[in-house]
Amino acid sequence: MPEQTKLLASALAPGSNSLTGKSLSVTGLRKSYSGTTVVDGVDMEIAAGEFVTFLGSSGSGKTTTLMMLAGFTEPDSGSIAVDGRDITKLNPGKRDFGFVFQQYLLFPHMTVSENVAFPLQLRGVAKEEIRRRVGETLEAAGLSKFAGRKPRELSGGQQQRVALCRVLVYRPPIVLMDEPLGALDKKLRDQMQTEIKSIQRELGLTVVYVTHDQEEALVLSDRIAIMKDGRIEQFDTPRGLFERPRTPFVADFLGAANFLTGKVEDGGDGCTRVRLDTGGVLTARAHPCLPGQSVRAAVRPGKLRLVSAEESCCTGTVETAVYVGTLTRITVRLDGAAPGTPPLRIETAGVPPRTGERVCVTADRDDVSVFDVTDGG
Ligand SMILES: Nc1ncnc2c1ncn2[C@@H]1O[C@H](COP(=O)(O)OP(=O)(O)OP(=O)(O)O)[C@@H](O)[C@H]1O
Repeated sequence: MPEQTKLLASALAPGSNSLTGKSLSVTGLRKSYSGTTVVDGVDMEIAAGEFVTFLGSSGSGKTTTLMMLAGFTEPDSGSIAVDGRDITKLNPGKRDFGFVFQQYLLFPHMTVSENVAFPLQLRGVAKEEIRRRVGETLEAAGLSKFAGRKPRELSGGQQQRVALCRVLVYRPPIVLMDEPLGALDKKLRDQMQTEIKSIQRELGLTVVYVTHDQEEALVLSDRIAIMKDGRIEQFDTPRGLFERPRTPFVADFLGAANFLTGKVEDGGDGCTRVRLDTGGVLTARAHPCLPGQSVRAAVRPGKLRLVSAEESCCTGTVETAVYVGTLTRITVRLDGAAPGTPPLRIETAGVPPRTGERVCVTADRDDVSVFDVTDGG
C-alpha cells in the first residue's frame, strides 16, 4: 500500500484495523417510471467488508439501484437490510451510509477543511475532536496545504480526494460510490483506484460501486453484478465471470467472446462435444444438454489456440494479423463459414502466422462455454 494511503487509513481508524463494514441484504428490489420497469427484481447478499460493483451499459439500472440503497429513490417493492435490520423505509440521513459521486458535490463556499468537517458537525461531534480529525485526515491525504482553499482552487483529483476524505472522516460502515472517478484522466483514475481499494481493505469497509468501466470494476471488486435491462445477469467474482459466464450477454460483455454455432453430439448432464456448423468439433466443459440441441459455443480471443492439423481442430485462413506490443491480434475465416459471419478473433503471444496462412484453431474444454441458441445476449 502506498505510504500516503496507509497514513490516511490509519488517521481514519486510529489504533484499529478491525472490520468496520456491515453486511447488506437486498431482496426483490423493483422500480418503474411511467410504466417502464427500470429495476426488475434485484436480489443480492453483500458481506461485511466486501467491495461490490454494479457494471453494465448505460440505462441498465445501476444508478437507480444504488439510489434505492441510498434511500434517495423509493423502491416500488422489495427490501433492504443492513446487518439484518430492515432499513427500506429509513430516510437517507438515518442510514449512515457514505456517498461519493462523480460530481464531487463539495460545498463551493466552504474551504477544504470546512467541507471535511461538515459531516462531523452534522453528527454533533465536539469542536476540538472535529479539528483534530479533520487535521489528521487532511494531513494523511496530503491535503493539509490546501486546507484553507475553496474547491474551485483545486484540481479534479484533489477535489475527488477531498470528497473521499469528507465521507471517510466519519467512518461510515457502508460507502456507496457512483462513477466517482469518471471525470478524472486515466493516470489519476488508476492512482485513485489504488487508494480507494487500499483504504477499503484497510478499514474493512463495505463498498457498493457503480461504473461502466470494465477494467475499473475488475481492479476494484471482490464481486461484480453485471446488469442488463434492470436485472442482474450474473453476480460473481471477476474470475467466475470470465471463466464461467452464465449467459451469452456476460460472455460477450466482459472481454468480447467469439460465438460459434453448432449442434451437441452427446447428451445428458455431462455433454461436451459440439459439432460446429463450419465443420470440426469443439470440446466444451461439461454442461446439461440434449443430443442434437442447437447451441452457441463462446470462447474468448485469448483462449483460442493455433495448433498443428494433427489435433482435433477447425481449419481456416488468416485474414489479418496485427502486432500490438505484447501479443498479436489475428482474425481467421473458418472454412465453411456462412457469408456475413464475423471472423474469429484470436490473441496470441506465440509466433504469429502471416496473412493468408492456413491455420487450425482449437480451445481447451474449460475455456469453452455453451449456451442454447435461444439464450439472449
Ligand atoms: N427519475 C427518473 N424518471 C424517469 N426515468 C428514469 C429516472 N431515473 C432513471 N430513469 C430511467 O431508468 C433507466 C435506468 O437508469 P439508470 O440511471 O439507473 O441507468 P444506469 O445503468 O445507471 O445508466 P448510466 O450508466 O447511463 O448512468 C434509464 O432508462 C433511465 O432513463
